[in-house]
Amino acid sequence: MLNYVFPQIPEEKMISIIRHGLGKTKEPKKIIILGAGMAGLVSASLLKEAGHDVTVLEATDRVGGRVYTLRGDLKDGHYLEAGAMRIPHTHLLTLEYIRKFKLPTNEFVNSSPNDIIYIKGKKFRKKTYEQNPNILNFPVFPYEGGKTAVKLLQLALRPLTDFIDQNPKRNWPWVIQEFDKYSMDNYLRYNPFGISLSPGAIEMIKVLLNLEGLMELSFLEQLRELLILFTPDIKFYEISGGNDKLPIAFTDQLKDDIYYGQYVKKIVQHDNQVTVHAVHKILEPTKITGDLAIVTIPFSVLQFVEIEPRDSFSENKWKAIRETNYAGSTKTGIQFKNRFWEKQGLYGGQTITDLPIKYVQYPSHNLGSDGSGVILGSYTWEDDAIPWDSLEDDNRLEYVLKNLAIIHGDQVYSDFQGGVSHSWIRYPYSAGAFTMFKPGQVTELMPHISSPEGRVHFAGGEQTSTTHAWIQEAIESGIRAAYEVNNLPRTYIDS
Ligand SMILES: Cc1cc2nc3c(=O)[nH]c(=O)nc-3n(C[C@H](O)[C@H](O)[C@H](O)COP(=O)(O)OP(=O)(O)OC[C@H]3O[C@@H](n4cnc5c(N)ncnc54)[C@H](O)[C@@H]3O)c2cc1C
Ligand SMILES: N[C@@H](Cc1ccccc1)C(=O)O
Repeated sequence: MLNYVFPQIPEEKMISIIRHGLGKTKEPKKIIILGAGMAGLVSASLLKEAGHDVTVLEATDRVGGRVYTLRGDLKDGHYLEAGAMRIPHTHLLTLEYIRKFKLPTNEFVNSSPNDIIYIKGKKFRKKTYEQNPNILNFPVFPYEGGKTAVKLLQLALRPLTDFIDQNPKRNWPWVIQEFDKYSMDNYLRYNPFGISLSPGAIEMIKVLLNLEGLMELSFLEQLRELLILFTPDIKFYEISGGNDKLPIAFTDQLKDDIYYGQYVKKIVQHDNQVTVHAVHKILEPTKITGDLAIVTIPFSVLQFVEIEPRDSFSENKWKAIRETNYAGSTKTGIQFKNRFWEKQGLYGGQTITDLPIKYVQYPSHNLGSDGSGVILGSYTWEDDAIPWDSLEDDNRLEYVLKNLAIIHGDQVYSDFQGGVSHSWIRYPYSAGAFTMFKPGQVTELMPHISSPEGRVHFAGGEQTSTTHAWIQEAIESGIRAAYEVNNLPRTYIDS
C-alpha cells in the first residue's frame, strides 16, 4: 500500500536512471509498447537505450497522449494546453526530462493577488477576499469567520496532515486503511476528528477550491492533490512554446520505432511470446510478436482491447480494468485580439467562479506583449464537466464567452477571434482525463493495477503510480516498468 504514496523506486534513483539510463541489458528482448504518451515514451526510450528492440504502437498521429497542445484553430502561433499545462517545482522527474532535452521553460503563474473571485453575482480580487473572507457572505460558524477557504480546509485536515508529517512512511498506511472509505464530502461533513465544519464553510471550500465536481470521489485522492497544491511557496512552470515539446523530444531517438495510427485491438499470449494486433485506417492490419508487452493505454480504453486467452489476466486485473475510475475534464480556450485581462492586472493567474465555467486561467507566456492572446476560458472537472460535454464546440465557445462577458465586460465579444475546446470524456484514446479513485479503490484496486500478467506489463500514469493526474506519475510509471523488464531473463518469462 505504501506505493500509493511513495514510488517503488526512490526518486533519486529514478533521476539517475533518467540521466544515465538503466544500464546495458544482459537479456536483450523484443518489447512491444502500447501507447506513445509520456509513460510509453519514457519506457521505450530507456529500454532502447539499454539495448532492447522496442516497437511503439500509437493509435493517433501524434505522440504525447494527454500532453496535448492544441494549435489547430488558433492564430498567430497561439496554443491551448488541452491536457497538462503546469509543472510543480516539486516534480523533479518531469523537470529532469525537461533539463535533459534542454527545453526552455517559463514560470506558470498559477495564482496571483489580482486573481478574480466571481461568486453569487459579485466580483472580488483575491487580495481583498484574503484580507476579509467574510465579504463572500458564506453562512459560516462564528469561529470560522475571517478564515479563507484554504484555511478552513487546512483546519479540517490538520490532525491528519500533522500525523502524516510526524512519520510519513509509518503513518500513511494507517491513514489509507482508515480513510480510504471516505469521499471528500464525507470527510468534510462527518470529520472523524470532530472538527465539523458548518455547511456554509463546506460550501465555501467546494466553490473556492473548485472541488464541487469532485466531492463524491476518494478523500485520499484529494488529500494527495491538496498536499501538492498546499506545498509552501509552490511554483509552477510550463515549457515555453507548448508542453508538447516534451513528448516530441523523444522522437529523435524513437523515430524509427513508433508506428502511428495503429489502434491496438487484441493482445495474445502464446508459446512464451506475446502478439499484438492493431488496425490502421488505411494500411493492412498489423500483427507484431515479441517477448513481452508494456501497456500504457488507460484502463478506461483498454476495456475495448481483446485479451487472449482471457485467463492470461487475473480476475483482480480484470476488476481493476473495469472499475478504475477515470474523472472527466473539459477545457475551452478562447483567442482575443487584445490582452484585455492584462490591462485588468491579470498577468497569468486565475478566476474562480460559481458560473458554469468554474475556473479561468490567464496565459503566463508573452506577458505584456501587444496583440492577441488565448485564455483558458473554462476548465472543469468530473461533475462540473458534464454540462460542457453535452455541447458541441461552438456552443461551448458561446457559453464561455457569455460567462467571460459577465466577468470582464462586453469587450470579450468585440475582441473575440476564435477558440478551441476539448472534452477528455469524449476522447476515444483516454475516455476520461485522469484516474481519480472512488472511495475504497486504493485498498481494493491499487495492489492489482501495475502488477504484470504473464508477458504483459503495465505503466501509464494514471493507474500505476503515486500522483494521479500529473506528468510526473506517467514518467514514474514508465521508469518503473522499464526497470522491471530490463534484466528480466527471457527464460523466466518462458515459464
Ligand atoms: C485535462 C488534463 C489536465 C492535466 N493537467 C496536468 C498538469 O497541469 N500538469 C501535469 O503534470 N499533468 C497534467 N495532466 C496529467 C498528464 O497529462 C497525464 O497524467 C499524462 O500525460 C499521462 O501519460 P500516460 O502516458 O500515462 O497516458 P496517455 O498520455 O493517455 O498515453 C496513452 C497513449 O495511448 C494511446 N492509445 C489509447 N488507446 C490506444 C489503442 N487502443 N492503441 C494504441 N494506442 C492507444 C493514446 O493515444 C495515448 O497516446 C493533465 C491531464 C489532463 C487530461
Ligand atoms: N494535475 C492537473 C489536474 C488536477 C489538478 C488538481 C486536482 C485534480 C486534478 C492540473 O494541474 O490541472
